[in-house]
Amino acid sequence: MTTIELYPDDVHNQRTIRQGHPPDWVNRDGGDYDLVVLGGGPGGLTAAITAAAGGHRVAMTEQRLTGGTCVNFGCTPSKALIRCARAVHDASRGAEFGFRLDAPPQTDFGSVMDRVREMRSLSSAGDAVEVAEQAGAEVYLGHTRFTAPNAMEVEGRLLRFRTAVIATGSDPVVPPIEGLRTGEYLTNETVFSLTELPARLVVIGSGPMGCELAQAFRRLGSEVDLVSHSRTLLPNDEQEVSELIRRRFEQEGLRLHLGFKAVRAGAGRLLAQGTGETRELPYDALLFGTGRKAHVEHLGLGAAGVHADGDGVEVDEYLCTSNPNIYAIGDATFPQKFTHAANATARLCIANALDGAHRPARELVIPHCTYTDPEVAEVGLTPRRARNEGVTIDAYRLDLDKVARAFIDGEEEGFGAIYTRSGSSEIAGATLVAAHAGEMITELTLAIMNQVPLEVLAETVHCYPTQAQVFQEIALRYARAQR
Ligand SMILES: Cc1cc2nc3c(=O)[nH]c(=O)nc-3n(C[C@H](O)[C@H](O)[C@H](O)COP(=O)(O)OP(=O)(O)OC[C@H]3O[C@@H](n4cnc5c(N)ncnc54)[C@H](O)[C@@H]3O)c2cc1C
Ligand SMILES: NC(=O)c1ccc[n+]([C@@H]2O[C@H](COP(=O)([O-])OP(=O)(O)OC[C@H]3O[C@@H](n4cnc5c(N)ncnc54)[C@H](O)[C@@H]3O)[C@@H](O)[C@H]2O)c1
Repeated sequence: MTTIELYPDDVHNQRTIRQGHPPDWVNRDGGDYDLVVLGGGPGGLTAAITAAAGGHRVAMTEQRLTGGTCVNFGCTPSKALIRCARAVHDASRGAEFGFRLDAPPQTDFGSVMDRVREMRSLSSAGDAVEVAEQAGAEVYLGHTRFTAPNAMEVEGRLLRFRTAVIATGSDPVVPPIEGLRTGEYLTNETVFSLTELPARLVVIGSGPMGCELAQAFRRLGSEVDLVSHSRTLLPNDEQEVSELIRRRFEQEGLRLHLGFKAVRAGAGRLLAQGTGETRELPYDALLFGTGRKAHVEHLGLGAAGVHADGDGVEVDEYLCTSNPNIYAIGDATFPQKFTHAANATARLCIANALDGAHRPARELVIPHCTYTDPEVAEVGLTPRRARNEGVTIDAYRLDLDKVARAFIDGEEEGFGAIYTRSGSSEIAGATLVAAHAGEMITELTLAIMNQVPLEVLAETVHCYPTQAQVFQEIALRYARAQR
C-alpha cells in the first residue's frame, strides 16, 4: 500500500495521516456497488456520503489523503497561515487602538507553522476515512483507474459499478521556466511544510493563491516580490477591486511586478521580463501560484469511454460524461475551482445520477471569496461577467467608510456593490470588499437564488451596528430614489 509522508514528522502531521490514510488500512476485497466515487476530496466525500445516506451501496477511493487539496494543501492551511499573519498585523496597529508595544511584534515562524499543522489535523478529522465509513461509504485507499466502462481497479481490487463519479480534483500548474529544477521551488503542495520563514520570497502569480500567500508572508516578516504576467492583482475580479488591493499591498510593503513574466530561475535569482524591461529578483524561496489543471491523467479514462481535454473531464449540463453511467464533479471538470463548488456539484450530481433530478449545473449560484485583507467576495452577475455576456446592468454601490461598524472597527477600506439587470430591481450579482466579506456574501447569494428585489432587502431588518448593513443601506438608498 502507498505510504503517505508529510514533513515535518510531528504529532499533528502524524494525526493528519492517521485520519486521512491510516497506515494499517486494509482494503476490502472489492465487489459490486451502486456507486463508486473516484477521489476523496471535498467533492468525492460529499458525493459518497450523500449517496450512502440515500441507502445506496457506495465505495469511495482515495490514493493520498481524504479531504483532498482543500484540507491538506489548500483552504485549511492557507487560512490558518493567514489568521496568524492577521494577528501579527493587528498587533502592529496598536497606536490606532490605544496600546503600545516596546518593539514591533516578532514572528515565531516555527510556532506559526505548528499551529497551521494543528489546524490542518483538526480540520482533517471531519474528512477522515473513518467519517466516510461511519456514514456508510466503503473506503478503498490506493491509486485507482478505470478498467472498463463499468469497472475500476484499486490496488488489485476490482470495483464494479452501476454509476461512478470522477472527483479527482486538480494539480498545480508550474509554467516552463528556463533553469527551474524540481525541488527548488514551492507550490501549494510544499509551502505548508516550511519550518523557517524565507527572508526573501518571490511569489509568481497574482490570482487568489498568489495574493493570499504573498500578503500573509509579508505580514509574517518576509520581504515579498510578487511577479505576474497579469497587469492587475486578482485579474478575474473587478478592476476597482484589483486597484484597492494593490494600494493595500503597496502600503504593506509588498513589491509588485505586474505585467512581468517569469522567464529564468535558479541559484536564488528570478528573471522577470516586462515590456521593454527585465528585472532580476533575488530569493530564498520561490512560490508558484500560477493556476491549476484538472487531474485527468492515469485514470484509464479511455477504458471507460470518458472524454477529457485540457479543461478537464468533459461533461454535459447535468455533469454526465460521455459514458452515461459516469459523472464528474469539482475541480476535475468545473471551471470554478472552489471547495463549495465541489460540494455543490457533488450534491447536484448525486441528485441527477441516482434520483433522476435532471437539474442543470447552471442553476447553481456560486460565490467566491479571496481571503486577502480586506477580503474580496463576488457572486452572480458582475460588471465583468455582464460585459462578457453582452447584458447591461445597473450598479448600486456604497463605500464602507459610510457604514458605522466598519469605521468603528478600523475596517473601513472597501465597498459593497449590488447589481441588477438594467431597469429591474431584482438582485443579480454583488461585489464586496470588506474585512469579513466571505461571511457576508451569502446574504446576496440567497437573494439571487430566490429572485429577491432590492425593495425586500431594504425592508429586511439588519442588526445594528454590523458591516452587513452595507447591503441594506444600498437597498434603502435605491428605494428612496424610486419614491
Ligand atoms: C492554496 C489553495 C487555497 C485554496 N483556498 C480555497 C478557499 O479558501 N476556498 C475554496 O473554496 N477553495 C479553495 N481552494 C480550492 C479548493 O482546494 C479546491 O477547489 C477543492 O479542493 C476541490 O475539491 P475536489 O474534491 O474537486 O478535488 P481535490 O480536493 O483536489 O480532491 C481530489 C482527490 O482525488 C484524489 N485522486 C486523484 N486521482 C486519484 C486516483 N487516480 N485514485 C485515487 N484518488 C485520486 C486526490 O488524491 C485528491 O485527494 C484552494 C486551493 C489552493 C491550492
Ligand atoms: N480563496 C479561494 O477560494 C482560493 C484561494 C487560492 C486558490 N483558489 C483556487 O485555486 C485556483 C488556482 O489559483 P491560482 O491563484 O494559483 O491561479 P489563477 O489561475 O487564478 O492565477 C494564476 C496567476 O499566475 C500568473 N502567471 C501564470 N504563469 C506565469 C508566468 N510564467 N509568469 C508570471 N505570472 C504567471 C497569471 O497571470 C495569474 O495571475 C483558483 O482557480 C482558485 O479557484 C481559491
